[in-house]
Amino acid sequence: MLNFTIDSLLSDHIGDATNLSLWTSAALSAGVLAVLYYQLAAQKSDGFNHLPGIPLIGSWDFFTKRSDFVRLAIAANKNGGISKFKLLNHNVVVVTQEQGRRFFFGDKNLNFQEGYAVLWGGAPKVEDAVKRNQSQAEQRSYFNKRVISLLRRDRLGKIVPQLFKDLNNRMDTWPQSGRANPFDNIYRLVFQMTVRALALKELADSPAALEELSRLYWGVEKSTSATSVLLPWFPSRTRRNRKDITAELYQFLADPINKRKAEGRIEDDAAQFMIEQGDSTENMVTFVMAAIFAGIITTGMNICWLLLHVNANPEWSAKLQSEIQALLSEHSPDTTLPIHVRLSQIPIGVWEDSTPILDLMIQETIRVTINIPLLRRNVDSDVKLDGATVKKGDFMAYPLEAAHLDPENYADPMKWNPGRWEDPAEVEKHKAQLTFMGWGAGMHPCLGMRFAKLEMKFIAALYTSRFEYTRVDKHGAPVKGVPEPDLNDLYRASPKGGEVFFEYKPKMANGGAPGLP
Ligand code: HEM
Repeated sequence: MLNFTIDSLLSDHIGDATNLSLWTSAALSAGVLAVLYYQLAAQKSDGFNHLPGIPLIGSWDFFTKRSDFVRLAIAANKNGGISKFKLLNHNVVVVTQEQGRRFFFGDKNLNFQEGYAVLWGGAPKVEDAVKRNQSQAEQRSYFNKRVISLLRRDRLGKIVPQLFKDLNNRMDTWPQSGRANPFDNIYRLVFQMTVRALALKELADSPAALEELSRLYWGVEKSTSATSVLLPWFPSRTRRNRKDITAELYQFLADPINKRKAEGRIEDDAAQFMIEQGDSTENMVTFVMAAIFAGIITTGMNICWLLLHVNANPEWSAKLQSEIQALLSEHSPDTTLPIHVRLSQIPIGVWEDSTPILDLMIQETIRVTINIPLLRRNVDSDVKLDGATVKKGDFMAYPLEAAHLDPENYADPMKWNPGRWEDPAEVEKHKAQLTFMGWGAGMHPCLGMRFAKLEMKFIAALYTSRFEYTRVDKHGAPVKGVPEPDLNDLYRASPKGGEVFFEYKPKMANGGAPGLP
């Protein structure tokens, strides 16, 4: 089950730290017996279901195969109790049952940012580029304040036409027909929308700048390894790469901000809003880096999966098309206009409140896709939970799949069935029992939900209006049904068993060329 070896821990250091590797191996051998003894003793008395791990190192699979690993906890906790495992010197407690999840989402002493900073690590950290005096809590509060202001309905309403224009222009750059991987080209659409809404016009307007930003951004993610996250002080090659690329990313964002400030130029975008609030360049760069991280991954993966599922379900595909047609007839009946212009004339309030089919689809897609373990750290004092003690300093994880994919909560849980959300009583039940937490719950509900839903609705509406498509493999052979998402792939939840492509061609909506500018 566990595929850990000491080599895998040190693999990204070999070559630049051989002496350290020898030293570490010796230390490991010396500590093994003592730790084994400690673990066996602890298993009997501390009330936790202990998950497998290697003495001293812990359960490295939490980093390399996160979903497979936490499924061990879901199985172990099925008949009660909570699980625990070690990662180096950290304890991680995994709750999966109702009492545990109520505590996880509701307790104000569980720290959100510390959980992610230590146990996730893929997001770029400004501290890798410049020295900062702000505490993590201050950074978080600044970030949340700005997100809330920037994603208000009135602000977003103003940029709807630009968002549709961006989407349409980008789709115009694709070959008229062909085969494309949605986890690549649809992600790029989300990337651009995020930069448009939460960053700088200078970048959102320039395809070359967006490409570069995306390269740097994914570069940080690629230069993240378990060791660089858990042993940040360790001078590995991965760690150096990560620092270098974060510094490049920092400068790439800081330059246009500083230039605009120096010129006194005024633009109509998120950066301008922050400049007017008197924000430092350092704070603004921190914000943009975090916004891209929060903004693209979940939205990107969900819209890709939504388009896959819709395509495999003709009944829902037809419902979606009639919803869009009804909106167009009511709010933008002039069929001579290009489709993206017509869609952009639908008022934002209608997109938000009167698109029931899209809402059902989004909810169901999130249920089957957003199943990562959420993270916290207990920073206050020891807490008794389900017969065990979560100590001050312990980390906690709650795997969303424990609720979202449990057949006791959802009949036939792997089946994508938006219809299961049609009954308002069902929706209320899941809310009350915290069995749907795709947008978070309790102390940390998602602050980007409004924007994320709009992004997914806009992409779904424009893509399905402009293109006919089918699901194929990389050779062009039809793909039957929809594969399961690989939940170990935290950044894309890409399809299990190989990539799925869309074979697409233009749809002649409106009786005219749909891509007309
Ligand atoms: C489909 C898209 C999205 C989904 C499914 C989603 C889901 C979630 C979930 C489950 C949480 C709770 C995490 C936890 O409790 O550990 C969360 C929190 C959050 N999300 Fe989203 N999210 C999405 C898009 C976005 C976007 C576009 C933004 C804006 C940039 C955003 C900003 C945030 C923030 C700031 C928080 C943390 C709030 C806090 O610190 O209290 N999200 N999101």
